Amino acid sequence: MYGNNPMRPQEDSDGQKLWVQEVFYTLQGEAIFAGQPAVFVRLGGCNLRCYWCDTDFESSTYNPSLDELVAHVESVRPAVCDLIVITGGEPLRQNINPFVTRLLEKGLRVQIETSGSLNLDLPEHPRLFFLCSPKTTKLHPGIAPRISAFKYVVALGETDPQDGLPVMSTQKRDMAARIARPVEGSRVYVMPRDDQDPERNRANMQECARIAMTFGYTLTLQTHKLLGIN
Ligand SMILES: C[S@@+](CC[C@H](N)C(=O)[O-])C[C@H]1O[C@@H](n2cnc3c(N)ncnc32)[C@H](O)[C@@H]1O
Ligand SMILES: Nc1nc2[nH]cc(C(=O)O)c2c(=O)[nH]1
Ligand code: SF4
Ligand SMILES: [Mg+2]
Repeated sequence: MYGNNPMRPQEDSDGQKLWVQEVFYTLQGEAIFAGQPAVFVRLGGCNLRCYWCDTDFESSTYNPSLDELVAHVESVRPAVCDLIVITGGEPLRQNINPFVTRLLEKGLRVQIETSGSLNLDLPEHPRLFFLCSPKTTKLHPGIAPRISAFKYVVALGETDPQDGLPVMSTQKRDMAARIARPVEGSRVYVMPRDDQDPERNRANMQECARIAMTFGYTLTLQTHKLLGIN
């Protein structure tokens, strides 16, 4: 959250109540399901503090029960949409197992946006997808084998010329840190970092395109920002 959020530990709860920042119907803007209608459930709190984080996840007092949250999702989800994206903050910080299980039982697809720094016992299911955007030098060993695809946030001048992936800390500006590399054989997306400056953003976008073409990664933009939607 713009680099000024408390770093909150993983919770040990029964998952029957969750701290939710917002629930909204939109188009998935990034990576594997980009362009697809999706209901986003943004959870509160994060265990990390990326100085360039573009999201508010600390300003909500909404703590719905499981039934209330599922009803809320269904109230904003048209029949044409079967994709639920759970993000945050860091969604694996809370026990989302009962919530994910309910969504899968409804026949929905569930995609989780995670930094890969925490693990959580979640069902093995063909309609459950983990998109990992690494922020730390190591991934949690429990989550690494579950990751469907990797999405690296890239800024010009902050990548390794050998593989085009980040070598600067996400937590402390101007500090070197070799961000965890993808699991062998995984799909890799590169996404330009939004530095809140049109010049720099353009440079990051062009660097992303160069890296994708050099190393065979897939470029993804933050399409929702181009569209001016949430
Ligand atoms: C706000 S995070 C929440 C999920 C999880 N904590 C994570 O980092 O993947 C959602 C996505 O936004 C990306 N993101 C955050 N700030 C960004 C920025 N300034 N520019 C581009 N992507 C950003 C993250 O890398 C992540 O892929
Ligand atoms: N439309 C839209 N797509 C997204 N994909 C990942 C997002 C996130 O913040 O996790 C996000 C988001 O915030 N909005
Ligand atoms: S891990 Fe994700 S939510 Fe947490 S500060 Fe970093 S980008 Fe923001
Ligand atoms: Mg976002």
